[in-house]
Amino acid sequence: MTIAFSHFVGKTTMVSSSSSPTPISPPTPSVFLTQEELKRIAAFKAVEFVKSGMVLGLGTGSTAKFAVERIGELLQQGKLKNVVGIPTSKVTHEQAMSLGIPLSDLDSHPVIDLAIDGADEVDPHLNLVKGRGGSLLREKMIEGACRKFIVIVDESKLVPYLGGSLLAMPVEIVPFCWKFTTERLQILFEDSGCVAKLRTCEKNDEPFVTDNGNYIVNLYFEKEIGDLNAASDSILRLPGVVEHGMFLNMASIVIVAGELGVTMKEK
Ligand SMILES: O=C[C@H](O)[C@H](O)[C@H](O)COP(=O)(O)O
Repeated sequence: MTIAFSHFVGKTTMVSSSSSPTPISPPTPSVFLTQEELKRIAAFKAVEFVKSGMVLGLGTGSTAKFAVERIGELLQQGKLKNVVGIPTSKVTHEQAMSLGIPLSDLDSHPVIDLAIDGADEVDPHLNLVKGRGGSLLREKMIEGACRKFIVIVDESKLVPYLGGSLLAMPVEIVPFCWKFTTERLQILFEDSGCVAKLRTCEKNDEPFVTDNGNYIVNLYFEKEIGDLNAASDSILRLPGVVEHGMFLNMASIVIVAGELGVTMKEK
């Protein structure tokens, strides 16, 4: 059984075996699935788009890891051949290496056929918040260089507007004078009731350091941000900012796994 998510603006497709691009089928959703199972279902469905010979962007996080695992499995079974993975983080690099997925980088493969990754928030226009795991910079570079970007989420990630989960919107900044940059970010969005906080590690309260040696500032919004492109431009204009976690107009397809089915929204 499948359901349509009224959340999305535009075309939403029910997923069934007949709409699959390849004969590989994920487990069939039913009630009482855990969030982990939903993530796995969305990931399996996305991997059906992978074909032999592709250059693949390999995402980061608890959902993307299922896609990487599946790609590794299909390679080992000989059902996929000659794929090259471009990992979006050191963690994914390690996972892919352990699965024997051949790896490369953007310098050698500046055009990527397909990237698959999770997201922290998905709005009705398929804009995303990403980077709550701290990997936003490499993800944006790699996913910005791909022909097709498939986002995989469980239904808890759907929000009416970006920032709507009231959880963090990450911004990667250089460590130099981080307090100054954090304050500038908060002031930038004071009309939206923004609170900006440096991300720290739970175990020792030290600043969280990204794969690129930078810090992350978490932005929390009380009200809707408004014009997302204007917000993006203003953040990126601040000296000290490296990148932010809004992925605007980048997703080609969003696959959502919910208790009652899987839906696929295409741009
Ligand atoms: O930095 C982390 C990435 O952007 C993740 O893809 C994102 O946080 C979603 O992760 P998860 O699938 O674990 O919720």
